[in-house]
Amino acid sequence: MRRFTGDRLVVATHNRGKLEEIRDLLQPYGVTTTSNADHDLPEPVEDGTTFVENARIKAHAASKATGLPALSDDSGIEIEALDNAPGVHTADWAETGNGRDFVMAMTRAHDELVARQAPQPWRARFSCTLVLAWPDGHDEIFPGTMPGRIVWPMRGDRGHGYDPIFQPDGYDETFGEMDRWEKNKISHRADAFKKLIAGCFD
Ligand SMILES: O=c1nc[nH]c2c1ncn2[C@H]1C[C@H](O)[C@@H](COP(=O)(O)OP(=O)(O)OP(=O)(O)O)O1
Ligand SMILES: [Mg+2]
Repeated sequence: MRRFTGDRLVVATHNRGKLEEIRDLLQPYGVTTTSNADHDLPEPVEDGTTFVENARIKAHAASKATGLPALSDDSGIEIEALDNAPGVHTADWAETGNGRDFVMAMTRAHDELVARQAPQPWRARFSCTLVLAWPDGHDEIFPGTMPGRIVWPMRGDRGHGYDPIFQPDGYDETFGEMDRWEKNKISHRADAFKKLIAGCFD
């Protein structure tokens, strides 16, 4: 596995919530991070069929464009009773044509569970795949996951995306109710980060 030896890293995301979490998670390692916004990078088309494929598309696009190593995150929520939807389409469910509306997306998830008469608890998991890519085309891949359940109504105004309807196993709070440090200890992203750090930073 290739180690990260530089001191500059592009965080290849357009999602502010993710960017803040990733910066907190990288904070102990003394890396200077920039993001897609700082480099004025367009959002690449995510036409892969898996989290790994989409994460590789994003990391390689940013690394090639900047000449720097780049770290991407492709993530989503998989709801068992919906045949693991929305999965790689998690962001698409929020798309309005004019920005993203996560209340709409969470309402859709709830409405589909009710329409299917899915018995509670509504089992689900958040997944995250991190890809660290270098300009020469090399990359390293790190998967992470957090199991839990979908709750309704939405709870909490912290976090981002689908956080208000996801209650991780072993906790009474949703991700939307947790403070950022608590979420960053246990999330799917934190799980993938442990592997990234062990493989490439420690
Ligand atoms: O911790 C999370 N808490 C709540 N929701 C989350 C989380 N992690 C991912 N999600 C949801 C929202 C996001 O829209 C979608 C991932 O889609 P995904 O394409 O990976 O991210 P994105 O389009 O928002 O940003 P970008 O591709 O520029 O990194 O899953
Ligand atoms: Mg995306």
